[in-house]
Amino acid sequence: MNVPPVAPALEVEGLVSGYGGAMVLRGVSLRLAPGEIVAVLGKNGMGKSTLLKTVMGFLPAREGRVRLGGEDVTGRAPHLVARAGVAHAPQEFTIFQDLTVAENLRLGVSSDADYRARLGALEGVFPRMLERLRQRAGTLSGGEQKMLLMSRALLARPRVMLVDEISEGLQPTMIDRMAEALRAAREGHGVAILLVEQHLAFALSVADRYAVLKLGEIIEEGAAGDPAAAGALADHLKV
Ligand SMILES: Nc1ncnc2c1ncn2[C@@H]1O[C@H](COP(=O)(O)OP(=O)(O)OP(=O)(O)O)[C@@H](O)[C@H]1O
Repeated sequence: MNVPPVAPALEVEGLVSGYGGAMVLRGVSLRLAPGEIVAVLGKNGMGKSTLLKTVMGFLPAREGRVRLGGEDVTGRAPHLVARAGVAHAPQEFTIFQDLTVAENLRLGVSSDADYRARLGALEGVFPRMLERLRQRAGTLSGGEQKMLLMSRALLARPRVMLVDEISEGLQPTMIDRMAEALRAAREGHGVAILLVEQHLAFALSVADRYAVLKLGEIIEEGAAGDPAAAGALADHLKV
């Protein structure tokens, strides 16, 4: 019996986008299988955040396609891409400072019933969030705000997570927690994760594969576990 091939959780094909007259992505193609973690690496300004913003629909694709589980979502507004199963943990905090931790978390989930049912899953990864549910988000430390951002993305139970520089500015112990949270999300419900990172060791410890973005093009791809990867990548990422 022929088993039908599983559609990629996320497929980006020939994506071109930019700001005004400035072209930033020049034909980027990537595929993530369900449950796969891919790290997009590159120096500052190479287009990593632009890639995530274009996938999410914050920036229009001038050429190319974005598909989720085989469904074409190119050109959809960000809230519709989110509804189709994509959670974005952006570089800029999008935490509502005047709302409580619980209210911020609730925003990631479509119903109260789902919210209550899923909250307990944070116990294993970010128990501190459960202790601070009534606290105003604006009073959390920078690291805790990142935990909240990740917790909200996890509670959404997305098919695909877009995670932008989550390790930036975090203490090493907190970076380890983030790595555990990402692995737990993949193992728990098979989310595919596109991780944009400058922290090479963190990215390679979490990802299955890596892709190097340089001047809006993917110039190299490989297996994150390849012992030669770290050395070769360090050269690409040197400033
Ligand atoms: N809102 C914007 N308007 C105009 N140009 C922008 C805007 N945002 C980013 N750019 C430019 O697009 C290019 C790619 O930026 P992008 O943020 O995608 O890079 P990056 O690889 O994520 O780097 P970083 O890690 O510094 O965020 C840069 O030259 C940047 O100056």
